[in-house]
Amino acid sequence: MTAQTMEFKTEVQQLLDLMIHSLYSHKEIFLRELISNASDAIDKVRYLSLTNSGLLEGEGDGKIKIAIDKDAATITISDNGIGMNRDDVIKSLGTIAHSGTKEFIQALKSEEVQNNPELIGQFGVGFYSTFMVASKVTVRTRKAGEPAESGVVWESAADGSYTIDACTKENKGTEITLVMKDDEKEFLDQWTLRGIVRRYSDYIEYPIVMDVEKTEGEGDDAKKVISEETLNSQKAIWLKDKSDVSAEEYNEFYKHIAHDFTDPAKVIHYRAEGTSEFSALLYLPSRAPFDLFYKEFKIGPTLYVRRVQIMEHCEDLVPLYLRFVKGVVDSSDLPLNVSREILQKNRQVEQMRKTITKKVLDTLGEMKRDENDAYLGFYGEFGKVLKEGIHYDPTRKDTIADLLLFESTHTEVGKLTDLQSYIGHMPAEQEHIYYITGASRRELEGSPYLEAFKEKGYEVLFMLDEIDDFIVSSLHTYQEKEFKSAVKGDITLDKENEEKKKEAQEKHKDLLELIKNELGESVKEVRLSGRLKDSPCCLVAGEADMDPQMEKILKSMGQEVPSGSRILELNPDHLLFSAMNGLYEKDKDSGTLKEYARLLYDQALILEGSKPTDPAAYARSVARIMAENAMR
Ligand SMILES: Nc1ncnc2c1ncn2[C@@H]1O[C@H](COP(=O)(O)OP(=O)(O)OP(=O)(O)O)[C@@H](O)[C@H]1O
Repeated sequence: MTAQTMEFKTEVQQLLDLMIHSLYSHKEIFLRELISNASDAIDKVRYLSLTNSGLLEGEGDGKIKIAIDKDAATITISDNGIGMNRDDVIKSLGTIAHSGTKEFIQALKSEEVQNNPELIGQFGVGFYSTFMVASKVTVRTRKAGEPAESGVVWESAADGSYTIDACTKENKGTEITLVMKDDEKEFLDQWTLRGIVRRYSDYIEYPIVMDVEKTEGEGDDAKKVISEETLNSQKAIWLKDKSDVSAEEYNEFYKHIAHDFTDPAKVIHYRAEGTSEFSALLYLPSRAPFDLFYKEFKIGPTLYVRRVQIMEHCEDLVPLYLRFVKGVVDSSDLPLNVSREILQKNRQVEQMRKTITKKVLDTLGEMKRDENDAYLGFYGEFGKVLKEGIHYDPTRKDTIADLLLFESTHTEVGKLTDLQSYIGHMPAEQEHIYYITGASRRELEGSPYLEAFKEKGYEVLFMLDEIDDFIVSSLHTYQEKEFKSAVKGDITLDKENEEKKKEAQEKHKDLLELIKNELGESVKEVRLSGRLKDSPCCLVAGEADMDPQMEKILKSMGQEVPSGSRILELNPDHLLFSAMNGLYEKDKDSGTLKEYARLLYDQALILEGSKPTDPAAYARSVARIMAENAMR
């Protein structure tokens, strides 16, 4: 078969152009990327060989080899991993498979990176980074378990296209040859490459070897021999002692396993002893991945059993609400042939999950206490996910509640407080923890629902996440104080006003009934309010009803929500209420009174962020009343 020429997908060519013209000064990371891919490929074949030992083709041990040819100006990196067939090659090397790459292109184009090329190093730039240093790249590969003649050669000079051809390759795996650019020849030196391997890839668990020329013997007997030397220490980083691992090593390892390009926010490295023994090296990322809330999001650390990788994402090891945790867990007890089905029912795994959950939550607690800025950063990215735990993990809801942060009527804009501080600020007579849900602080701050709280100096938490109301219902109490929504139920903050309100309610019973009749099924009750100070009216939900914010969200999602469940509250101290009383006493059947009832209801709708039932009729009424007033 002759070689076939194929075009790169547009975004690949864009990426290649950026790579070729990059002024980045740490171009050596191309080696990190190739070694990382080789190591992933060996992991894959090793895992698949657990159920199909033929795939190893007699080569039990994984190995990555680097070879330098100074005369040809090439560096070749080969591995005995899973390899690729023709379809894999086209899919992996002709298109952008990795989802983060698009973001990366954006970032490369950004002014920040243009002005500061050092930033490129943070990104997992993958296979294409070879074009920063090579004028031509040739990949020879053959998939494990397939015949030698099914090998594939892929070649490109990053000029818009690549060629693909068949070849015979005896050994499974992949061999990548880079023809180095004239001004990148410094990489053709074994000491330079050794240094790069030690810096970025020391932890890789397979030997990274190189043929090294040495002189043996002395004088006339001296002769040159070539021997294979291993360049990396290969020590699984998670099995090392904490004190033997540098921050840089931890970060490099994180980028390797998490396919992330920013350093993690926190490293959790420990060994669990007791009922289940395992080593864990876990990371809290510093940025939320874009797909964190997608169903397809891959959850869980990589599971190893005595250093053999069993599963890349073991979802049984962390609860869903800690799905942001990345890392490695290496068990000493589980059997090597453990399958996904066995894992789900395994008591040891259950125990590991409990230990890991506790460790992560404890670490977050420590971070919150001792590294507040780091915690705020974490919370901004993952707070929403963490909160889910209140609902899904009732046994730990109090621990998770300790980790929650909110803005409140007492915090500056953008600053957060926690429930402990809230309780600490509560005046002795305040019985409950008050909160209000909404889309933004700005929208809530002037809300009539907060008037009485402001007057009393009671703090009200702003709950701005969609799931907050749901979370609060699951939490129900914190340190024995009940949560109460500022927009639900009957709220009278002053006990002595309770009696006064009851009397007034009785006195104005007929007027309230008239308004209720006028509004029909739109409201279930009309009553006097204990929460209003300046505004004339507001709509509240019954104590056991759905939170209005939640109702809005459900409606926007096209779900049917029963209507007519609100209570209209009127401010008995407002001038308008006295005026309506006056009208009522003069003429019980007054048309104006009925019109006012409808206007009040529409105003209450506007105050809660909804539209009047009939905006045109509302506008006409207001305009007419304004005109009448002006002409008087
Ligand atoms: N040595 C190799 N052996 C087998 N497959 C490989 C090898 N190198 C690359 N690949 C395939 O090519 C794909 C693309 O590699 P690339 O390095 O660009 O991205 P990635 O490794 O998926 O992500 P990242 O951007 O994090 O490096 C890999 O996902 C893998 O399927």
